[in-house]
Amino acid sequence: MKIAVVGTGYVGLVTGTCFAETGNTVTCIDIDQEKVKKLKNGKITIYEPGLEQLFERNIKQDRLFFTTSLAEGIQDAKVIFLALPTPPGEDGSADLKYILKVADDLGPLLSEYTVIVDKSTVPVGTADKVRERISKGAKVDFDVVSNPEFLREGVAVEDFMKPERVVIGTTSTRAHKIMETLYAPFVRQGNPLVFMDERSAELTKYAANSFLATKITFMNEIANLCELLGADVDAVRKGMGTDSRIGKRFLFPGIGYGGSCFPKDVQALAKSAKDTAYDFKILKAVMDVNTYQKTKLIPKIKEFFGGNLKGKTIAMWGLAFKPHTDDIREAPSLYNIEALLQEGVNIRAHDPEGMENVRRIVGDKIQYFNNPYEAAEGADAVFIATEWPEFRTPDFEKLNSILKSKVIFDGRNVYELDVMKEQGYTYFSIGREAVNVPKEVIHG
Ligand SMILES: NC(=O)c1ccc[n+]([C@@H]2O[C@H](COP(=O)([O-])OP(=O)(O)OC[C@H]3O[C@@H](n4cnc5c(N)ncnc54)[C@H](O)[C@@H]3O)[C@@H](O)[C@H]2O)c1
Ligand SMILES: O=c1ccn([C@@H]2O[C@H](COP(=O)(O)OP(=O)(O)O[C@H]3O[C@H](CO)[C@@H](O)[C@H](O)[C@H]3O)[C@@H](O)[C@H]2O)c(=O)[nH]1
Repeated sequence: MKIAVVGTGYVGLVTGTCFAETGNTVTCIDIDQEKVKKLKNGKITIYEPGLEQLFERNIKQDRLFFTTSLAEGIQDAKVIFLALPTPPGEDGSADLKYILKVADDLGPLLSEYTVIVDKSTVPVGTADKVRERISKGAKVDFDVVSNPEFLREGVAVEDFMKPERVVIGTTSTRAHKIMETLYAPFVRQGNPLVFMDERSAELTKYAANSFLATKITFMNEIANLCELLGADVDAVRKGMGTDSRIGKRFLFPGIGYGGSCFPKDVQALAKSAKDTAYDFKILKAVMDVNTYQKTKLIPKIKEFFGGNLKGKTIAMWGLAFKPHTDDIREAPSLYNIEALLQEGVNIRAHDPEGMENVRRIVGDKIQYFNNPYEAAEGADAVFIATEWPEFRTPDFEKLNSILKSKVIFDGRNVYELDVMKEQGYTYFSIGREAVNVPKEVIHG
């Protein structure tokens, strides 16, 4: 099938490449000329494990194309995906200006029946709005379908190729058939296509993200309570997670959820609720707790260093909002960098993929190093903001010899407490006993 994808960011590039991989001819469209130039030259624009190989293969086999021209890109396309940004507006609602602009442009360009698919995360009623905008300029039949995307960054290709489910919102039998054909290769792997109406599909996406953000936040509050009650959140997590009604996943406490989706989607759902005069109390609590959680280690760091951090040096291990991505949108690291800089701390940072993106925002207010040991050179403490696998088993001998003092503040519970005890580190983590804390700190 010939398809077009409008918006070639994280979702658009993965969507386009994976549909090409299943035999479709795909043209990805983006207004960012630099991005398209790079992609046309066979250079991938995001870091996503496994994507580059598929990207190169499908370009070579003439199934994957890139353009900045909407008119050229959608030519002969039976299905047009909209994978455009929906950033939060000032009031927290999803800003639909990118989607609606493309909808306006698309109408006059359609030359035969086409399915237009909202892949972006959009509020309930957006399919109706897109339909209305397109119909103003269209002279042919078309359908607007809601097909929210559930991929996670860092495992996006795997999630797309083997989705647990694909949600498709449409009341048109014609569009239903086309979407069924397009997703058939993915269904063959045993995963269901869940058909529903457009509004329910739109809400499903927000409900899923908000539920997962709530699950994480609930565990963050349990972790905070563990610290006060002398319990261990790892044990509690295992005890809870073995109940299949609860499940083991997304129970990991830390310095809050970040990324381009959870923060904005929880906010947008809360705003949608407010607009209907529904007081969605849980969501408000989730946002409040997450704000607190992101910098919850800062007071501990301050207390450890006797109340004054001016002139201290902290090695920050991890900047990306999660491992295996270069994405730093809403990364808890950024909030901690800001708080530490305000306290007069020198920050020496390392992240395997996220440094360039952070440099674009933070510039030379912090220093960047190519490996975790260089970052730790002469530091008073290590702060772990992202649980990259390479931080899990460091060469402690090497680390001991370069750190000024053996102190780790771990926002992602990377180490076993026993290992820290054995290695003689003062170790603060989330929801677990603080290890080897000098008496004068405990007693203030
Ligand atoms: N990132 C994720 O993991 C993820 C997962 C599921 C759903 N989503 C949702 O998918 C949507 C896209 O997210 P993303 O992370 O891919 O965003 P992104 O910012 O990475 O990519 C969006 C792209 O759209 C392009 N664009 C903007 N206006 C355009 C126009 N008029 N014509 C063509 N291209 C245009 C931008 O240049 C950019 O390259 C959002 O609604 C997001 O909530 C994201
Ligand atoms: O147990 C956990 C799991 C995750 N996180 C944090 O939660 C955030 C989001 O993680 P994750 O969900 O893995 O990454 P995303 O790529 O943001 O994916 C989410 O957001 C996407 C965009 O909407 C959806 O498509 C995905 O289904 C949804 O998982 C990150 O900061 C993680 O550190 C935790 O703190 N504890």
